[in-house]
Amino acid sequence: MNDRLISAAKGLATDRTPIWLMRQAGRILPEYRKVRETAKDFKTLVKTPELATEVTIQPVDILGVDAAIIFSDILVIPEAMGLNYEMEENKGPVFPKRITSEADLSSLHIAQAEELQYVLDAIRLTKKELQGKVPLIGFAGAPWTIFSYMIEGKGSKTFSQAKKMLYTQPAFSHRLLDMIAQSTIHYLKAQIKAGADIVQIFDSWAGILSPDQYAEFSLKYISKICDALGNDVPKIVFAKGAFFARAEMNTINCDVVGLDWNMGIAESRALLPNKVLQGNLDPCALYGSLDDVRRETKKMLDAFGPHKHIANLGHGLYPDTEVDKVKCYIDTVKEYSATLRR
Ligand SMILES: Cc1c2[nH]c(c1CCC(=O)O)Cc1[nH]c(c(CCC(=O)O)c1C)Cc1[nH]c(c(CCC(=O)O)c1C)Cc1[nH]c(c(C)c1CCC(=O)O)C2
Repeated sequence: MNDRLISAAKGLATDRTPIWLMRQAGRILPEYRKVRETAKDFKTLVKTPELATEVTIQPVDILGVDAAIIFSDILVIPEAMGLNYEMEENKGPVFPKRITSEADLSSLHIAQAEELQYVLDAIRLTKKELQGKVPLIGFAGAPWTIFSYMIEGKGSKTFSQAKKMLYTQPAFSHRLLDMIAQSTIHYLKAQIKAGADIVQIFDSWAGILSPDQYAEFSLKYISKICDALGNDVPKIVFAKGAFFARAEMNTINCDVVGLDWNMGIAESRALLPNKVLQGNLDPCALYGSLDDVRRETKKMLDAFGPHKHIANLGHGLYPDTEVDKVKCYIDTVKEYSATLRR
């Protein structure tokens, strides 16, 4: 039983720093690509519990991470609300229809947990297969990040359509954000009931909002979700680029705050004294030599110190990262963080 992640998330001392990686299940692993080829497409993989379970567990066995994260996507929520998405090969998600009008909004509904039964089944099966070896992380997107995909219909550099909606139609925006938040509460509660040991909320596009907009249109809803989930399992909030919101994040009802590599570690400790911190190596640091990776990893661990830290990257692994560099990062965290405690 390796419960280092859960202990660290609760702020308890551990024998070494726990580590997992955002996007640890995926294209860096040849074993993932093999399973991915047998499934018709990405969505079939996500919707087939046996396959989702297999790729969820791969990084635990192959990389030696201290947690599994359920293989799914944040975009299952808009789909359950009535807005279908497609995952285009080598391009990313695309929504054939997007939300632009009142009529579009009234075509949506608040998702119920049963509409995401395939994720809950994958969680149950993964828990069974893991046999308590490591904890299982459940997850969802933050309402603002989901909203931006539903308005834009695809990824974007600026998300200017989504931001335009906040400026020109704030009431409409709040109605949609509230529907997403309510759907997410049903979904994350059901993930916890199905066996998720800890949950993470991904706000990937936090960094494109101003501080005022972030407080009004994003953090408010994240905070509402955290309150609704209660305290049965620890909660992690990762808001990419939201360096300006760290002081406010210290006050919401979550246990862990994820940092990206733009956020200074000492400064983050000062702004977030109530929280355990997660992160924050630049995924590009893994393009260096093995010696480079060891040096950067030790630098990061020295800055965080031995406690109240969960090692991770500052964003997801890039698909062209070499597996031996990833393993080197993980092994260095395990070894060096243990020596920091002696
Ligand atoms: C914004 C976002 C999405 N999805 C997700 C986010 C938030 C995290 C972040 O900011 O990176 C979250 C996500 N997506 C996926 C996971 C699985 C668990 C894990 O982290 O290993 C998780 C946690 C699988 C996936 N989701 C996707 C893949 C690649 C699809 C493939 O195998 O072909 C995987 C493994 C596709 C996806 N899904 C999404 C995009 C933009 C893309 C295309 C770009 C990319 O490939 O990285 C939306």
